[in-house]
Amino acid sequence: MQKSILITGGAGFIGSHVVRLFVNKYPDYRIVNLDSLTYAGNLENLKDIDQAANYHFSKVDIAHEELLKEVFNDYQVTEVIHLAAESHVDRSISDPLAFVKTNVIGTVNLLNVAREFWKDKQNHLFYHVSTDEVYGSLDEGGYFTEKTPYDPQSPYSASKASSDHFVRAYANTYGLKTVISNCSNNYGPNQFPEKLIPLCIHNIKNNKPLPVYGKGENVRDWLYVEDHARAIDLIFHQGKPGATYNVGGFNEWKNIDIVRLLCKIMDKKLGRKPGESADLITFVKDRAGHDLRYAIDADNIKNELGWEPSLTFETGIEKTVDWYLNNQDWLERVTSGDYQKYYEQHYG
Ligand SMILES: Cc1cn([C@H]2C[C@H](O)[C@@H](COP(=O)(O)OP(=O)(O)O[C@H]3O[C@H](CO)[C@@H](O)[C@H](O)[C@H]3O)O2)c(=O)[nH]c1=O
Repeated sequence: MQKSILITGGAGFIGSHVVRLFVNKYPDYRIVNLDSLTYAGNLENLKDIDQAANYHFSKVDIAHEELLKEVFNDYQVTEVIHLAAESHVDRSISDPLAFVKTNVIGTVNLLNVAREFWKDKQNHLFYHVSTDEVYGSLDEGGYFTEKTPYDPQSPYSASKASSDHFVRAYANTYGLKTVISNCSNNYGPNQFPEKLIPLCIHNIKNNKPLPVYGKGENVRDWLYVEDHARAIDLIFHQGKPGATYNVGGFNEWKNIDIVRLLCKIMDKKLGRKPGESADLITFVKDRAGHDLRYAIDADNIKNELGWEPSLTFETGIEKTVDWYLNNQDWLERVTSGDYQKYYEQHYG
């Protein structure tokens, strides 16, 4: 075994794509997926690779330091790719403490265990996968670069900014080798349908209202999740110790335009009259403190590591819609909340 990599949050949306890529691409690495399987974590996302010889799963909450120590010991962990997080901004508004517990305390626990376990700290890497939301909100002009000062606006982004700061503090104070990436909005298969794109696909299919916050003028930069996983692979292997990399799609959309595009694609796929699904669009009360615009300058990772998105948005969004339409049972299960039962039957 060359490396024994602990990937936290590996049963979640982005995490599962990272786990799959590493398990398939690096048969000589031991990949340990550590996930507490909250509502958004789902081992079904990994059923195509869960029999692989280099794949292991451990159901542990990163807030539980003692159990983390056992995992480090059992698997002799040599690197961490840390993705486990509470990730939904709306949930952070109604329950900020849950975000502090997982995103801040969980990250610090993980850092503590890593720093105690790794005697020669420069031989190991702690990679924190973070978000562009730490930079705050832009108006019409400009981009977030790696030098943009942090200015988090929601409890979610404050918790992620805090975890980024802890990672840097551990590099500075204890000599831990670290790297951080901050990525824009991801879309693709296996995203929990509380997030805009899968929520809309699900609701269009079921003729339910499409809730657009405020006037739908807020702008997000969208990246296909497998392109993000490729960026993580590159940063993990070739990123400079101590560096930060911004990852984005150079693909800005107003929310209302994304929702209209999804309606158009779905009208065609479902054999509806043009414009039929758009009747479901419903403008609702705005999210509290709603950030207006996120836009990532991803030139640095392009110039330094040669990474660029491989899919156009047109291709990625078609693939995404097709995946959800072909996986209605997955959508039904995760939205009806009976995933726990399914998990126990299939994996328990
Ligand atoms: C769920 C929902 C969202 N929205 C709006 C709010 C946002 O402006 C936009 C996208 O919302 P969300 O899908 O919740 O994603 P957003 O708040 O941008 O945050 C995402 O992107 C971030 C990266 O920028 C990640 O760090 C977060 O974990 C991820 O959740 O759509 C609506 O208008 N209606 C909705 O029902």
